[in-house]
Amino acid sequence: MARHLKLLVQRWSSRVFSVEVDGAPRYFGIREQLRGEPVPPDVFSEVQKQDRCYSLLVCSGDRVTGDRFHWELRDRLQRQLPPGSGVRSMSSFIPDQKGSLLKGYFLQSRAGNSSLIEDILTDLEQRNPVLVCSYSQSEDGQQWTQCLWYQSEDNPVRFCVVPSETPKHHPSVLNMINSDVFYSLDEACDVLKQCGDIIPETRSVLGMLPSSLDARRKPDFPVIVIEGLDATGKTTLTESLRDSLGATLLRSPPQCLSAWRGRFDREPPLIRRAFYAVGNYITAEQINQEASKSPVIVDRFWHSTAAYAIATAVTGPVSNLPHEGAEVYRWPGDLLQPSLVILLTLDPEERKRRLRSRGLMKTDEEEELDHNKLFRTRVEEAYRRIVGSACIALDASPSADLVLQQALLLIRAKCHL
Ligand SMILES: Nc1ncnc2c1ncn2[C@@H]1O[C@H](COP(=O)(O)OP(=O)(O)OP(=O)(O)O)[C@@H](O)[C@H]1O
Ligand SMILES: Nc1ccn([C@H]2C[C@H](O)[C@@H](COP(=O)(O)O)O2)c(=O)n1
Repeated sequence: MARHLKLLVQRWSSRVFSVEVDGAPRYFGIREQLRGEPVPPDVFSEVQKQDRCYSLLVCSGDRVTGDRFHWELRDRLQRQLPPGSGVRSMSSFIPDQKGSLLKGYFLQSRAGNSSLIEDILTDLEQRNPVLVCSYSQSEDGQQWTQCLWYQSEDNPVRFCVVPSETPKHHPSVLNMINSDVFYSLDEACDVLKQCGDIIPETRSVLGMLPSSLDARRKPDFPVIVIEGLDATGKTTLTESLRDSLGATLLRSPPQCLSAWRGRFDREPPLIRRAFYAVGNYITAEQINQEASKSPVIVDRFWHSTAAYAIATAVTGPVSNLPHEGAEVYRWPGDLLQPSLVILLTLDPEERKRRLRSRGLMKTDEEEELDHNKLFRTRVEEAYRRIVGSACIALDASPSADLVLQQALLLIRAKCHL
């Protein structure tokens, strides 16, 4: 057992465990001894008497390898495990301790499948940086215990599973900075450099970066960023603004990265977000060059990178987002600040209508929409919480021409154009 795993297990009993049920986290803790009446946490309330549960937590010392392994593990488990094993996202963390998050999966199996599952998990643990636990129910069905797998043969340590209070922060918030949201070019580049051997395309991406960047350089002409969810009318408005203002239109990620975007979209969040972060710095350099000649309109920039990353990392309602004023919402110190950021907002029904008329909406399932609704509200709220280059919301529901007129009014008022 690697040294870092031993160290991890030393503080095991101070950890809280979180399992995703219906898109929101449910929590439980562990105690060495049970005091008072046993109360099974609600994660276990639907588990049948003879069933067993297992958890796998990824604990690689190297975060790029760990994140890629975690990303592939879900597919692998779904392929290898017997049907009905119910693979759910799980994490474990020490409350309020930054960087303490471990990500993994929680499984539930019928009693008859246990030996097959245990063979698969044993093999997984022997070959990979993963820590496996099993959960079993007491005879009277009143109590669940957790057993750390790697110790179980010679020195089994059993913990009592107990309910836990909902923590102050969603667990993902603990590891968000420089994992989901990058605050400097160096941090994002470090991640991409570490991927050089596994994703050869990263060398081409890094090759697009200018040799020096100066975030403090003040552009001669205004730089206006247009933000918003898909189909809120960004393309329509940015093209009209370009024509009305005689401006240059740029986008992030920039055109020069489009050949590799699909490749990075298939990677886990750490690598994908690093790619988009680097894209913003390449766009910033293009802005610097163009804004010496004309106003510049930008279709998506850092607000999109941060808001989507934050809203994807947490699950459940808006209240699970990092609180207003939290560090994650600040603008990176080494990234050019636009003169104005306009956030297009749209009624969800109208947005759906526009998506349909564009032919991109393929499924209308109720469940999917529910899920999207929470995600949509999290992204919009994260957009609004960003400070340092705060956005101004603009209602995008009127006709395209009226939205253009409103945007021009805002630009003239704020940028003196
Ligand atoms: N103000 C408007 N009123 C009605 N329809 C509009 C308006 N603005 C845009 N549309 C239409 O809505 C659809 C989405 O618009 P557009 O492509 O500009 O959005 P977008 O925000 O750029 O989307 P994405 O981020 O997915 O590229 C298009 O079919 C467009 O013609
Ligand atoms: N600067 C950017 C631009 C885009 N993204 C991500 C966020 C979404 O996942 C997706 C939306 O882009 P679209 O489909 O509208 O082209 O791309 C980002 O992170 N940063």
